Amino acid sequence: MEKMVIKGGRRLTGRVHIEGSKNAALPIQAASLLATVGSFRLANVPSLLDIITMNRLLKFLNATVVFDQEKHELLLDAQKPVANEAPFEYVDEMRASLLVMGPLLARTGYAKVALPGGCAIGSRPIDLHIKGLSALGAQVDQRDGYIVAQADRLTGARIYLDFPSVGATEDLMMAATRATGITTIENAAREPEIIELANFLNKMGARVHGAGTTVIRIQGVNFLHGCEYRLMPDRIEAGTFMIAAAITNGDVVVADTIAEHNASLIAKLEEMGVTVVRQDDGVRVLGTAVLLPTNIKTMPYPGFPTDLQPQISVLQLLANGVSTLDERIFEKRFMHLEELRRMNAKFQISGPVAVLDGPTKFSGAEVTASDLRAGAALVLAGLAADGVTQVRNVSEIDRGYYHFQQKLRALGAQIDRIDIADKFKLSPGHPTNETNHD
Ligand SMILES: CC(=O)N[C@H]1[C@@H](OP(=O)(O)OP(=O)(O)OC[C@H]2O[C@@H](n3ccc(=O)[nH]c3=O)[C@H](O)[C@@H]2O)O[C@H](CO)[C@@H](O)[C@@H]1O
Ligand SMILES: C=C(OP(=O)(O)O)C(=O)O
Repeated sequence: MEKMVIKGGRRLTGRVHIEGSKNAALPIQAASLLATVGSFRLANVPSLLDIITMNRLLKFLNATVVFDQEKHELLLDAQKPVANEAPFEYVDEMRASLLVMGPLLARTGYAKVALPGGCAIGSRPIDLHIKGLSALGAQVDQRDGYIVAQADRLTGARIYLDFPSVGATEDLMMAATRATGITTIENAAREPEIIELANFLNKMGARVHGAGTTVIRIQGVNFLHGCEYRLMPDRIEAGTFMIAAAITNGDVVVADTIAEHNASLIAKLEEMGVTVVRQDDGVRVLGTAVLLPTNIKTMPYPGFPTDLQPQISVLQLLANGVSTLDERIFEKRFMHLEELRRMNAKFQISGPVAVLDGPTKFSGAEVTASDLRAGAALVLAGLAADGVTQVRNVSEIDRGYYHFQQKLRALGAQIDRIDIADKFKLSPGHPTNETNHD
């Protein structure tokens, strides 16, 4: 068990490189199960716990997986017959494991996947996956903690999603690539990760049109093959560092990212008085001494992303006045606020809305990361706090951030990662001889 220890008060300056996108990689890893011919070479794959968790599941399902974490290159091959049952121990750690459902069903006519269960950000039902797969002609049952789907042949259909779910859009898009005839997904999610998956599927020989709009049309094909693909940058990692720069009144170039993917965040940062300069390969973020309050509502893309809500809440708490935060995607995504209370934050929560009372003078405290983005937000609060902040449960942060504390250190933060069992011993992979910024 490790924790991050942050001594606040440092201004972040410099340049930070952004990794490939975790949330684009996961469905693409799952989609590799659809290819009966050829293998895959994926570039710019982030070395993250979630990617490794998905690799473990693919291996269990009989795919060949070689991940060069130094080179960020992932080789996948699913040409051998695949298994089509994913037991609980392979899916319980990560929600996105459910994404193997569509590909396995499309390829083998049967899929049995353990239900990933609820998590720290809300109940996360899967009714839209079930509704969509049923519309494609599958018989879908939920029993003994598993979702079981079978179909002799999937048939193209018109599917309307009651909510533009990212996961359901991805799952159904993958299943429909091998269905007979045409599938249309209406009210589809429009996230950049959806476009990325469609591009990848098309490189595999699929015929997917309209990704990035609310209607996706998929013409089924007889087989899919391997390909080479380079993943897009991670917009949530980029957004987190943009907010970190603003929180510390810093001057940071967030490099190797696509500014348009974070247009909603940039609009909000600018409203708060932060300067964001778009550059060829990313953005430069210049903080301000006087942050203005702002109201934010999370929404499906291109609205403000829920995955940046905990992080932006820290900036809102620093602003001069009252801000509101309206969380419309996940009902339990305010867990970080209760932790921030220990650090002096003042707020009231009423249903999905938090009223944040700034400006906060954060003071260091011992806090716990309830989930991935909550963990990132607590670290960011630590950067702005007086004194020392200790963030526990950092394995949550490892799910989605590669070398988080090393990157923050390189920008000037005073941050360490230590083993809780021995608070004086730094953990392996986190060397003791890094420059001390004191
Ligand atoms: C691996 C990955 O890409 N994860 C992202 C993905 O999660 P994920 O794909 O799980 O999120 P969804 O877009 O599906 O969920 C959005 C909303 O739809 C609801 N819903 C979803 C499916 C369903 O069958 N029924 C239903 O009601 C959920 O409860 C939630 O309220 O999109 C979320 C919303 O941008 C992000 O926070 C996650 O980081
Ligand atoms: C919520 C996230 O991931 P997941 O959907 O895998 O829980 C996230 O990346 O912030």
